[in-house]
Amino acid sequence: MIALEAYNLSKTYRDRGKQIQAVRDVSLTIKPGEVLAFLGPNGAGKTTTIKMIAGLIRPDSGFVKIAGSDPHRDPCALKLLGAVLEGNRNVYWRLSPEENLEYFGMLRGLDQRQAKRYGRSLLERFGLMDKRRSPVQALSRGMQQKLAIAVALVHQPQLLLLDEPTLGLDVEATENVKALVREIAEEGRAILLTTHQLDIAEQLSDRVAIIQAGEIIAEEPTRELIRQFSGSAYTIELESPLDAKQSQAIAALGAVVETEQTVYVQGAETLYQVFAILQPLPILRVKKDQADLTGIFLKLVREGRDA
Ligand SMILES: Nc1ncnc2c1ncn2[C@@H]1O[C@H](COP(=O)(O)OP(=O)(O)OP(=O)(O)O)[C@@H](O)[C@H]1O
Repeated sequence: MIALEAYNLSKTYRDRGKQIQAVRDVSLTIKPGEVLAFLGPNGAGKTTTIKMIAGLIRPDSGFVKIAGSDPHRDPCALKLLGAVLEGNRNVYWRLSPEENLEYFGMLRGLDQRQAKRYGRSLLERFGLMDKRRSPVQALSRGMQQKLAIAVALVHQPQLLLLDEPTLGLDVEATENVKALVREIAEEGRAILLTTHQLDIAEQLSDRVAIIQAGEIIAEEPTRELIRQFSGSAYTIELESPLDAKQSQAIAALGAVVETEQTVYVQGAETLYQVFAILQPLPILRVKKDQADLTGIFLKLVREGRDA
């Protein structure tokens, strides 16, 4: 069963007589085990969309199904969903991690024994056992974030909404949270990840959806998007300098001799012609110029803005 189906969601806010069309006709689906990075500039409509998915804002049109249930009609659908939205406000700061897990587990329909058992296994898995009885406010930011994710998972939801899960974390805590996100997806849960940290989105996501001015402007598997935007340009690095004759012959092919030991080539065909000229010079390495998600995002969003 598809973990998330959101079809043609639209939402217009009315603010002091003005209408703001925050989301227009947005459709998203996520399969079990899949991480979808939902990206967009500030004010693009991400939070509004996520809140409609989480049952917190009613869409003007369109519908949401979480593992087949509509959170706007069937309150049980919310048991299939876990969410860490707007920082880690889904935990009580004065309670301990253990108490938070038990409380939220029971709130989402577990009995006390189950809530304790699942809570404990999450504390062990997330490396929080030492701190299980400390008030949350006394934990580090990274521990609080891990606890927020544990609390969202305690009732074993099929869909996890994660908003900026690594914001403000140091390098080690970021790596910890990234590893957890991967593990959670590997267990078969679907994850909707929003972040402005595009390197994290690139590392974690299977697919990317980009929203701008309320509309989805791109939706592709992450690898495919990067492949499409990666040109066929190569940089050849040589172990020893080119001689003048080789440099001339390479330039005549339209390749660029950047330094005596680096050549920039467009297209695979020219690459092989350059190889022939270079022989018998030893080649240190050949790098294919790779696009990254940050560059792709900026290009698409700028094009969308100028359109
Ligand atoms: N309660 C509200 N009343 C009126 N307008 C709103 C309300 N909430 C959001 N908006 C407007 O709707 C649009 C989309 O906002 P939204 O918060 O969904 O964007 P976002 O992509 O989450 O932005 P960010 O990355 O800055 O968090 C913006 O123009 C915003 O000003």
